[in-house]
Amino acid sequence: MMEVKNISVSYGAGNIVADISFSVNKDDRLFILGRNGVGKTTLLKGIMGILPIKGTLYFKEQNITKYSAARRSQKGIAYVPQGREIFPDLTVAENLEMGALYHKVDYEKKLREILEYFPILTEHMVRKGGVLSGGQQQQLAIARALMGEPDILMLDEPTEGIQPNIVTHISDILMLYHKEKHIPVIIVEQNLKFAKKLGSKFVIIQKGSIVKAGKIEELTDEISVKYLSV
Ligand SMILES: Nc1ncnc2c1ncn2[C@@H]1O[C@H](COP(=O)(O)OP(=O)(O)OP(=O)(O)O)[C@@H](O)[C@H]1O
Repeated sequence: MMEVKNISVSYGAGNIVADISFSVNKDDRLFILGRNGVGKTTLLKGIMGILPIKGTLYFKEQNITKYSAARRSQKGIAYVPQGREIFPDLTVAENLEMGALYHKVDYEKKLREILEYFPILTEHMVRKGGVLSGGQQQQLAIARALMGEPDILMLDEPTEGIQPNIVTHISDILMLYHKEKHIPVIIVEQNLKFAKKLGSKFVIIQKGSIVKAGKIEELTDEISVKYLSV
């Protein structure tokens, strides 16, 4: 489905992400873990095409390394950035509409379907995105990303600043969507509990490179202490 092959990303001199490789298939929920500043966000931006990459990126059996971010999005890669980046001055409905823009979806049908996963949003459709709570904004950001009917979903720290019961709720929605739609999910996280609940595989990054990878059951306390504790 997606293969990341020897990818490096830099902001100028020196690689921030160096020679990273992994692949995900439709049944995977991959967590990218690592301490602050190791390059997780940089890696996701590279995959999304927001930052230029060295290496090769295959998606749905096609080499998309040279595709722009917009073209990658149209091809089916969805990305929810750190901090959510919803449009605060647009209504919830307008935010969702933006998610469907440039995608070949039946908007009304898709909206109904997505709101079934995120019922809380139905109560707020005419309110501005910026007035929603953090947890509601995160749900809006994910719902907006799903409006384009993506073939893969990438999320950057979706639990950041969100209260635990809403984290559980979001985890349940993501699991349900993943199971029903059979699309892989890639999540950058610091929240280990969330990773262990939702994940099926993990990679740990240190100084821009993968130092550990495996099934989520193999993510032991010993590994967490060694590579993730602060
Ligand atoms: N626009 C930029 N220009 C130069 N350096 C940057 C830029 N953005 C990030 N960096 C640097 O790249 C490194 C990796 O940052 P990145 O945000 O990818 O880490 P991260 O693992 O996602 O961290 P966090 O968990 O804190 O979000 C850091 O040292 C950071 O200072």
